[in-house]
Amino acid sequence: MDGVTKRYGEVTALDGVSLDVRRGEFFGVLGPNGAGKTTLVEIVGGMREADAGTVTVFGQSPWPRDTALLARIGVQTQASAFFARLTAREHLRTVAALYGMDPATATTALERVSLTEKADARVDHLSGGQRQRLAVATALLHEPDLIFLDEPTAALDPEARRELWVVLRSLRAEGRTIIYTTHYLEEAEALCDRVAIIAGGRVVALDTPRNLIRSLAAPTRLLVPAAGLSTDAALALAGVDRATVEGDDLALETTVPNRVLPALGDLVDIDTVTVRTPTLEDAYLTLTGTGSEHHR
Ligand SMILES: Nc1ncnc2c1ncn2[C@@H]1O[C@H](COP(=O)(O)OP(=O)(O)OP(=O)(O)O)[C@@H](O)[C@H]1O
Repeated sequence: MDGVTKRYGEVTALDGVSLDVRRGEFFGVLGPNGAGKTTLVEIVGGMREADAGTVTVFGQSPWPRDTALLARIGVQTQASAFFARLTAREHLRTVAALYGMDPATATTALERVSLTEKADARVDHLSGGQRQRLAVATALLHEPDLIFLDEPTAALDPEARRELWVVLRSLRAEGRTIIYTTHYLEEAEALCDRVAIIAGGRVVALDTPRNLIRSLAAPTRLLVPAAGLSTDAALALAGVDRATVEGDDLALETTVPNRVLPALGDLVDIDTVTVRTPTLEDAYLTLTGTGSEHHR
């Protein structure tokens, strides 16, 4: 997509967004509430028309909607619609029929998202998390090449979330392209090949999770029991930029942990040291908070 802009009245939801998602890529879209993530997914998925800019999906414009293109795309959004009075299996069978698929694919799709035991429960009797998984099953049913998932793990408990990760990784292994929005940064770090961070309708960063973390050069924190080391002794170590007492610990900040750790080992028992490496969360907070101003 190139220069894509979308306004809702006074609100500019997307402000000249350009990005390319590669085939077979697991592409994450992160951003705070109201950043424009859903709008982006809806425009690329052909559910909404952009005001300006161009979007190309498999060489075609997703708008106006094209049935040949729709068959290659699977979408799960926060507003996924169900046939509420049907059971989970009947709902998926109906969707299968719409795509001209074998009804048996409904059973396979239920298995895939670990919902087999709820196959005969009515859709409107499912829990929020189960409905979320059914929405994912609906998006996968027709074996699309490109899958949009809009916060699919939002209502899931930790176990169900991990189970869905396995499903998502298997989709990637099959060579499908996945565009994925999430608020969970550890999830983006664990799953995504590349991540676009959007804030205020603009792309403020786009890279692999590892490069995003690295490019910010956020310090590594080394936590040492405060009883064993004084602040002055810590600051005297080459490579330590800051040392602050945090409860029972002394927290050392450094960008060169490999240099500091051996020297620290001469002063304290190295097994008592906890190493906290920077995460995507650090990168994200910098970019979407005050840090985003630097990118405008
Ligand atoms: N149909 C609409 N009509 C008017 N304004 C809208 C509409 N949809 C979204 N907006 C506004 O556009 C902006 C971007 O919304 P969008 O839903 O794309 O954000 P998001 O990043 O998906 O947010 P969230 O993380 O909360 O789901 C917000 O300010 C929102 O209020």
